Amino acid sequence: MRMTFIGGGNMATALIAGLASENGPFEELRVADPSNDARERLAADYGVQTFADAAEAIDGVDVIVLAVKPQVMPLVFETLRGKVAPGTLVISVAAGIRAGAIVDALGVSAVVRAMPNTPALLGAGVTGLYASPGCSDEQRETARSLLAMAGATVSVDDEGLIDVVTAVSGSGPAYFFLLTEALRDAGQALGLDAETATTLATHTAHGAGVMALQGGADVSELRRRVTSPGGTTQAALETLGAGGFGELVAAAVDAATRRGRELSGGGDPA
Ligand SMILES: NC(=O)C1=CN([C@@H]2O[C@H](COP(=O)(O)OP(=O)(O)OC[C@H]3O[C@@H](n4cnc5c(N)ncnc54)[C@H](OP(=O)(O)O)[C@@H]3O)[C@@H](O)[C@H]2O)C=CC1
Ligand SMILES: O=C(O)[C@@H]1CCC=N1
Repeated sequence: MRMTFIGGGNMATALIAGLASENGPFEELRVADPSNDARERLAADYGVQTFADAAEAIDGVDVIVLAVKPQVMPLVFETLRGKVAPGTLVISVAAGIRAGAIVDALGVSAVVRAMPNTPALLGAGVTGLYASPGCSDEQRETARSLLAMAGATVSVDDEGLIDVVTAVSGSGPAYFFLLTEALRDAGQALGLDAETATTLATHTAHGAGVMALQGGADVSELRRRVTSPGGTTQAALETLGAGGFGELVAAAVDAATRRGRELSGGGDPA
């Protein structure tokens, strides 16, 4: 299989790292990016072929992954218009760019929207997938199996739900990093040195994540098991609850979902 990434930034690098570590089914893995530094880094770290010109990079490929910022997508459409073979599978990881817009701009019928996240860099990502009606079962499976090389996958049948996936898991690592930062800073404010506070906060985040996946119980039960009646955790959780923690997370995810919809020009997908 020949595959080209358009854009070689954070998300493309995370996916390429996951794909490269899995000995994927690639005859050729190419990346187009205008930045010389990005091209040199990707070629040196992952042995991919790099191109400054996106149109040149897609010649003869089976799969194109669009991995530029949503705001840059119109320029990419302009560059690639009329140059994509109609049978090409196009996978877009961009927040808020509708499958129908890609079908119209590139003249292809098979578009999969994939919303991965940066833990893909370590093979620990999770990707939500939506396949446009023009995708064959084989193309859906190709997209799913490619993204599965970077972690878990889930599929949604309603394109509008990709904005919710984006808000929960695409942006989600940032929420956990923010909580880890806050925990570290709180420990430091109460007297721990920076290194100790960082070790405690980051290993706690890691341990909680591993338990959430492998702890043999759902996260609510795992939380209850930490919370001794009348103990320290209860005191902390009551403070978080009184501050509206659950409502605040819900409002944050709602804001991210709405931003995804705004990026697509608003409204529901056609
Ligand atoms: N970061 C994340 O956690 C996630 C991001 N996404 C999605 O991935 C996409 C990329 O995001 P991210 O990787 O963070 O962004 P980055 O800015 O890190 O990467 C985008 C890359 O595209 C390059 N680029 C700009 N113009 C072009 C062009 N015309 N042709 C080819 N490449 C170009 C940029 O170069 P330069 O910097 O020189 O402009 C940059 O290297 C977005 O659409 C985002 O919604 C999805 C899930 C998670
Ligand atoms: O912040 C963003 O818009 C992108 C999409 C999901 C994660 N990063």
